[in-house]
Amino acid sequence: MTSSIRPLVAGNWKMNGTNASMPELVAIGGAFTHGFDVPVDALICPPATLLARAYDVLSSSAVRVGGQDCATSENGAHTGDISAEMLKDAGASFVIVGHSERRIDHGETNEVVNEKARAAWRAGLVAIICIGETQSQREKGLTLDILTAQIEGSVPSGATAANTVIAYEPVWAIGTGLTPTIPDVAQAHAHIRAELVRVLGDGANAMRILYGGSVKPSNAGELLAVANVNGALVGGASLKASDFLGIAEAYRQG
Ligand SMILES: O=C[C@H](O)COP(=O)(O)O
Repeated sequence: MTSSIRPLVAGNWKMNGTNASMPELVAIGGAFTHGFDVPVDALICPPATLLARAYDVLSSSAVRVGGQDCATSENGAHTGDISAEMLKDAGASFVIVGHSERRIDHGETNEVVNEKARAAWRAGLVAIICIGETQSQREKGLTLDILTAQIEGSVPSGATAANTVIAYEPVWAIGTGLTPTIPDVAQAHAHIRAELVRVLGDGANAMRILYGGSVKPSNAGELLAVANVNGALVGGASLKASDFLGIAEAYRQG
């Protein structure tokens, strides 16, 4: 893990977590405050109901909090939606946009994801833009084409290493315990890097590209050591402090 890009280990709690989950956040924040000497940035994206409370718990630590989605508008008559500005107000520094569960469950297109990324920037949040192929797309040999199309469609011009993180999540690897082979991860991440540079310019060489999909402490070491993998977007294993910290341990040096 010799990349000069500081890695980011991000937890996405999805539709999980209640007030009873707060001890896990206390444990994560406590570890980063007291002796968890690993050169990695850490982020937890709890459900919106817990965001302000998570911020209260974690704001004195190095751990940041983020949203899992945002609306495109700043405010207004959009029942049930939460704007990027509201996430920022609750303490968020990041927001995930275009997660495959949003694309599938809510029909979000590349165009919508692109608009949400720009909404995130408008509020001063870093956008974590998710891309990744489905099982059937992979079986048809379309993985790299899909990644190119998602980059061209979902990543706005103006994306920089400071305002954007890309998360590569093969849809079939999410929550299944399945992961791509290491050569497949390397190929996908190298392709994403090359396409980001083609579309955005050389500055994209510094952009973080996270891997997501069934990351756990036992496989983090080999997945996160792959070239152009600059951290992880972790679902299930981020719900337990010990697992989340176990994944971040992959970056321990010496
Ligand atoms: O956002 C996180 C990803 O969808 C990965 O989820 P997972 O770690 O439960 O497979």
